[in-house]
Amino acid sequence: MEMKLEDLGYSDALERFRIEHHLRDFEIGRVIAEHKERYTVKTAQGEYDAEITGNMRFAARGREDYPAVGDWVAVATYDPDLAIIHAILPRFSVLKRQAVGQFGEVQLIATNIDYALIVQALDRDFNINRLERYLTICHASKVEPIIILTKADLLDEKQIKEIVESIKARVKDVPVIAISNETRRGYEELTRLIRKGKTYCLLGSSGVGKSSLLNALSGDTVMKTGAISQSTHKGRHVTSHRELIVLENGGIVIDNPGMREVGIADAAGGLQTTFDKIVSLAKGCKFKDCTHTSEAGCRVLEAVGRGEIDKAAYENYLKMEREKAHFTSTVAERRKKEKGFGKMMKDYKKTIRKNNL
Ligand SMILES: Nc1nc2c(ncn2[C@@H]2O[C@H](COP(=O)(O)OP(=O)(O)OP(=O)(O)O)[C@@H](O)[C@H]2O)c(=O)[nH]1
Ligand SMILES: [Zn+2]
Repeated sequence: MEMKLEDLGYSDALERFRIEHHLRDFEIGRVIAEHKERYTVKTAQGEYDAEITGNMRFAARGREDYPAVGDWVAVATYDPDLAIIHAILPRFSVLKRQAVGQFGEVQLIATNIDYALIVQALDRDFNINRLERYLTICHASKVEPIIILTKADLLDEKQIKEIVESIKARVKDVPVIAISNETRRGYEELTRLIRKGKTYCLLGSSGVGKSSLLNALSGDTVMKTGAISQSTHKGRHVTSHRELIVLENGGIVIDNPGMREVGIADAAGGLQTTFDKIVSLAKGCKFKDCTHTSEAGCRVLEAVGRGEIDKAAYENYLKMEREKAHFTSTVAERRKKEKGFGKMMKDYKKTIRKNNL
């Protein structure tokens, strides 16, 4: 089935960029899946198995110079379903996190995302601290969060209300929707928030009901990437799940692997939005370098004491600040090391030249 790039979220701004940067000879596509430096790219013509050019690989200085799910790329296509990625078009948002177990390494979750659907299950998975971490990532990435609480059918209305209220008390200005994939409770409220041409990304641990939600939402989808190519592109992609779907109302949803651990990448500003109140109070602390843990004249501690700031939110804030500080220092250290290595190479080459080796 043929579809327009606009249906996948392509914009006039991107098209202008393509023309200005002499990418007219290339086709444009969107990266819908990634498996170890191989990408699935969807264009107006179909789906392609893609790799980047050698030049791109050579010039890449870090993870962010490689394509990620959600990217718009300029590709040259080859029959029947192979493509080479020549350029990544500018990203308007980048959802990223610290890679699990590798401090200082950033992992891209997805790019060009408008809204993140943060999914937690009301029964076992539910955890407000983790929720705040996801929110921090969203705020730092300029992605609008929407909180979705699944499995509402397993609780009674009173319990659901309590949880929703407790979240709303700590998180301002973010929609919180309790749904059930069994009874479809809350679906109407949710679909009302989904807009044509906007890209949504599902975030949440394994088992919270992301696939069930996606399946239900896509009941009458315009396009199912997993199901598309089978007749012509036999066996090329083994798509065990749908990676990008366009909903009936025009919203674009990208599924993402479960995020077991949520780390904070360079979330400068992210913490601030989530913990607005703490941050603005902190400005009034007696000491400039107040750690808000034991100091006299600490406005934050005072507010916690008065019960104005939730104790758990306060502790979560301190924990994330510590993590951020650690992350920033490991990145700084690595940069220093790289610089040192660069200088060593220069000196080495100089010596070789001088001695005509
Ligand atoms: N009772 C109830 N069960 C649900 C609901 N949503 C999903 N489940 C069940 O929860 C289990 C996990 O659901 P999935 O949709 O596979 O969860 P997921 O988030 O996609 O998990 P991963 O694919 O591992 O990331 C399945 O057994 C579902 O049937 C719900 O709203 N209510
Ligand atoms: Zn303080």
